[in-house]
Amino acid sequence: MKKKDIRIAYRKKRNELSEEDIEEKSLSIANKLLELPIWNYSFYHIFLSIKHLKEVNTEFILHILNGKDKNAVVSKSDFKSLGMQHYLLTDATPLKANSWGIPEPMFGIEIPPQEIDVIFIPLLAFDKKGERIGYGKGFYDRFLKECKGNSVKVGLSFFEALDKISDIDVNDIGLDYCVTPDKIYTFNQ
Ligand SMILES: Nc1nc2c(c(=O)[nH]1)N(C=O)[C@@H](CNc1ccc(C(=O)N[C@@H](CCC(=O)O)C(=O)O)cc1)CN2
Ligand SMILES: Nc1ncnc2c1ncn2[C@@H]1O[C@H](COP(=O)(O)OP(=O)(O)OP(=O)(O)O)[C@@H](O)[C@H]1O
Repeated sequence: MKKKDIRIAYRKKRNELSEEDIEEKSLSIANKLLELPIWNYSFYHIFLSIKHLKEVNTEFILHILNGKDKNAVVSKSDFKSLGMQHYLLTDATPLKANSWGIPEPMFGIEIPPQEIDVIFIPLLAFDKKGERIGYGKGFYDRFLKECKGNSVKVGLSFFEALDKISDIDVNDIGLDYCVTPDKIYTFNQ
């Protein structure tokens, strides 16, 4: 299947989930994450969920990061340059939803991408090789390129892997792991 068709199909699939499905599946994903060998690091990048697009609710993961005394890093997106800036999330970080409904830090301590150890990535879909599809603006492809080579890239998905995304291009950066409510996928690329 091609990216464009996959985006349409998976936006629809996700939109059909109820609020209860989302809470339950998001909690299962957070619990499954505890089984990954990723908890000896310091800086964890996390996305803040766009509620009306029914993304994985990352609040459970934020609780885990808090409980483990990890540094949580969140981004501010620039829809002109398609770039993101990253800030430490603390109790004192003021958040405000941008025009796309993404909660963002208003200001804070900036963290360079090279400092980030683990990145939890929002997905619409992924395949058995660990290729991923987002909303199609390339924000994460640009961001992941700036991160250090040994950063750990963890996709979060409500649905299981597709066989193959056929139109992968040179800019696409794959996942190391993907976690669904029922399964952990490990990729070696
Ligand atoms: N929570 C979260 N934050 C994120 C991402 C994400 O996927 N999820 N991004 C990952 O790249 C970046 C933002 N990328 C985005 C790219 C496109 C659209 C978008 O197309 N939105 C809707 C329009 C708004 C609406 O429907 O209300 C759309 O066109 O359908 C949104 C965010 C950075 N931050
Ligand atoms: N590092 C980059 N530099 C320039 N253009 C890029 C880069 N990465 C991706 N792009 C371009 O951005 C566009 C969107 O990429 P793609 O379809 O892979 O988005 P996506 O991975 O679904 O979205 P996202 O990364 O926002 O989740 C493509 O035209 C791609 O070529």
